[in-house]
Amino acid sequence: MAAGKGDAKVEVFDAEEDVAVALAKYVADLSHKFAKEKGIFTVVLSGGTLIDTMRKLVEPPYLETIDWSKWHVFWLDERVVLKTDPLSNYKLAYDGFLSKVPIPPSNVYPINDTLPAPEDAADDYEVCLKSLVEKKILELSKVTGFPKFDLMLLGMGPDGHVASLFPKHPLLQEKKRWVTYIKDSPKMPPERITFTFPVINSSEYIALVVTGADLANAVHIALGNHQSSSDLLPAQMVSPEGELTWYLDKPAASKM
Ligand SMILES: O=C(O)[C@H](O)[C@@H](O)[C@H](O)[C@H](O)COP(=O)(O)O
Repeated sequence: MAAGKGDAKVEVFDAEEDVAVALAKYVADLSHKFAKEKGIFTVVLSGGTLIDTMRKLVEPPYLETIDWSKWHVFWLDERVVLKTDPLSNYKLAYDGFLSKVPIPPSNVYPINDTLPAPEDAADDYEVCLKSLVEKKILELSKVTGFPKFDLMLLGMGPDGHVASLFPKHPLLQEKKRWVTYIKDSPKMPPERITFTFPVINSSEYIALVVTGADLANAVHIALGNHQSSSDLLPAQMVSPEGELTWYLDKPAASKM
């Protein structure tokens, strides 16, 4: 089923397996489009269940048909831990995805895990993004002046958070930084860095990938019209320049 909510597309699939199949096709199609149009495909990953839902991309036919040499991979949010730590989003993505596809290692941009202070790690990541703008790997949005990624793959928590942007947290209002930090994340671990909403919302394509019955309440709120604009869930603040598509399974959509 496909239904529209404002500018967002909402796709509901019977099971998580069907979401994984559809997501792989969506990502592969965008990879072909951007590789052909500009020779570069900039992709931003989240942590959580997303990496597992991307599992069909590392299987035939996509393993062979995607031009992985064009990919540049970033993180929407990262825990300030070593890359070898089981809590690292880089490690999660490496083990489940990056180690299985031939993306050039120099095109993969993890956080600098030698910087133990979240503020330093956030600054360092922002400097990394700025140097990629100079190298013309990243573009700036002509509308906002913030970096414009081709595709962001977002998960959502049961509280409606996206990236490490949590409900009612002052970081939701950040208007200047590209990358910022949090030391009091309600989801463990507390110290993280995260892209800000101006960067998220400058994207060309965003997929919000949400599966499982434990997320049904948040989906119900996020895709309903139940809240005033001062009380929006982070997931409701996702509103890219380009196209937003929700990928849901039936359990996640069961309260819509
Ligand atoms: O580091 C993190 O905690 C993740 O990047 C986070 O932003 C994730 O995308 C959501 O929490 C959804 O996680 P689930 O898919 O596990 O519900």
